[in-house]
Amino acid sequence: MSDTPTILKKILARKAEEVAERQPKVSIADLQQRIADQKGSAFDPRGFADSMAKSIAAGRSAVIAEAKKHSPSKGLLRDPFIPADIAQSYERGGASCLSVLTDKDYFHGSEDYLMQARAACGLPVIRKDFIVDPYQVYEARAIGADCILLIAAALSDQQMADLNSLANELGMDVLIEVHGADELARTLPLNTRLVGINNRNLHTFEVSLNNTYDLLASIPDDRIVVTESGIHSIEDVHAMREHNVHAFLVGEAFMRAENPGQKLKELFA
Ligand SMILES: O=P(O)(O)OC[C@@H](O)[C@@H](O)c1c[nH]c2ccccc12
Repeated sequence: MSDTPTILKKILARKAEEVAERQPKVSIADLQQRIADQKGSAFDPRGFADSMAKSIAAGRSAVIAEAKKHSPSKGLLRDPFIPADIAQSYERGGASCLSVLTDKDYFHGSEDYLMQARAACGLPVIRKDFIVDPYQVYEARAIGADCILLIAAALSDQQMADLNSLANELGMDVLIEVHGADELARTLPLNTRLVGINNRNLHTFEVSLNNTYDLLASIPDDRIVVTESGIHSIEDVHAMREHNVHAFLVGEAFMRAENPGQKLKELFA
């Protein structure tokens, strides 16, 4: 990576500070205790990858529907933003899973949003954040996340391997996100069931659906390829299906619609 201060680098610098600020208030031991206390309750993992696989096996698209109030590239996306209502709307609309942004500074998200959304429905939920430290993985499980996002562009091979193992130990699935061929090659040895191809470059914000088509051929058939970002129309969905891509992560198109679940039904009918 060069020294240009891209948006991703700014976010990651802030993330390291954030984790350092949190740990003295709530320690990893505290989080572990909370996770242990919650065993056998509604917080137990809901099976994120299983839910995706089940939809696809039934001949449907597996949609991860995202609750995102604001983004650094698009600004405010939804106001008022009511996570419980959004989650129920998505569930009625046929989503396989939810994604909830928990990053505060750049996406105006929160851990409470994730807890509210998950409590309001029966869908598995991914914690959408910039995870760089084991602390955040414990935190994800403590708030009820069923899956975490790991972004290859943000992590070394060793970090990815360690964070992936920790998530699995805690009963969570992992969505590994890649943008280019080199990142893909680094992540495939981890053997995660879900591989996300982000159509948005996190350094420049440029979006191209071709990114998914370009990387597709290098991914073994036993993985579920999730195309992420920039899906806005029925045509986009059809084009992906023609390329044999059946799993989607969609935020903005749903967030801008008055009824997000209805919009999901329209795009994926
Ligand atoms: O709103 P869109 O273009 O439908 O994109 C959703 C999702 O892919 C996007 O929010 C995302 C993909 N990877 C991320 C990493 C961090 C934050 C956000 C993201």
